[in-house]
Amino acid sequence: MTILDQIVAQKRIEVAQRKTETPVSVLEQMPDFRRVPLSARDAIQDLNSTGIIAEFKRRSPSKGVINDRAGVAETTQGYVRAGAAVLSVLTDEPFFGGTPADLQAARQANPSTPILRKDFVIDAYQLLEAKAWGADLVLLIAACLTPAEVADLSQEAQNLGLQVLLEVHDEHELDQTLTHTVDLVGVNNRNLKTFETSIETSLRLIERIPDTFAKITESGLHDAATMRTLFRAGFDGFLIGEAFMKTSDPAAALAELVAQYNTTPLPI
Ligand SMILES: O=P(O)(O)OC[C@@H](O)[C@@H](O)c1c[nH]c2ccccc12
Repeated sequence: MTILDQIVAQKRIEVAQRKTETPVSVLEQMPDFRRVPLSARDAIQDLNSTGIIAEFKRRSPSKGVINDRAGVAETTQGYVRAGAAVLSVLTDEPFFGGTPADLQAARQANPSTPILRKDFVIDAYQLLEAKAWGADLVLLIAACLTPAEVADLSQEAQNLGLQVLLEVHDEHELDQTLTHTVDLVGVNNRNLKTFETSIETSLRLIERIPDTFAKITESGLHDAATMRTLFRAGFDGFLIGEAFMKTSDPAAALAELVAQYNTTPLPI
């Protein structure tokens, strides 16, 4: 059983429980349910954007505890001040130490920045939660969904006004699951079996992503030269968590990376 299988098995139990605790009618009455979501895609493709999706992540299965001291409101506001185009907030508790309250706090603290609900979405109920908690977009991970599930969930998200970031790890996932109801395609550089990251994955898959989607490279990114290489290859955005969160001042780490990026020339 891979770690992803374990996470998904746990998630099914969690979602079943949440559904009984909080009926859909309660989610629909939460104030943010009626909020008009912001466009992450526009924020990333804006010419003046850094393209950075800055992630709030306390821990992960691969790294253990990354940061158990940072506050979510302060950190995400710092990210935005330092140039983050979009925020990503983990809401999975068992494996990543995130909570729904983290997402809600990030929303309150950052009214005009798009926020990704970072979780393992396997059920349309979680899209309603995302909307009620103030998210603007959701992640769908091809590795844990069938093509039909990706199609259904992304259509449902679109009906709610939420954008979708579809995460893929290889050609097969991309070819099987990409559908027009997705807005952004993320290539995860992390091999979910070995946890190793390699930007070769992004450089290989970019060719196959049509230009109608915003293109995001995810995981293991920490230096401006690599980001320039990926930008040159066609990526619009960069999803970065650990490189910021492992420092004592995540926002300062983001500001430093942006400063380096702006003075790093494009590779030939
Ligand atoms: O912390 P990193 O290596 O910068 O990676 C961020 C993000 O890509 C990673 O957290 C991630 C990518 N896909 C996921 C799916 C679930 C949870 C986490 C993730």
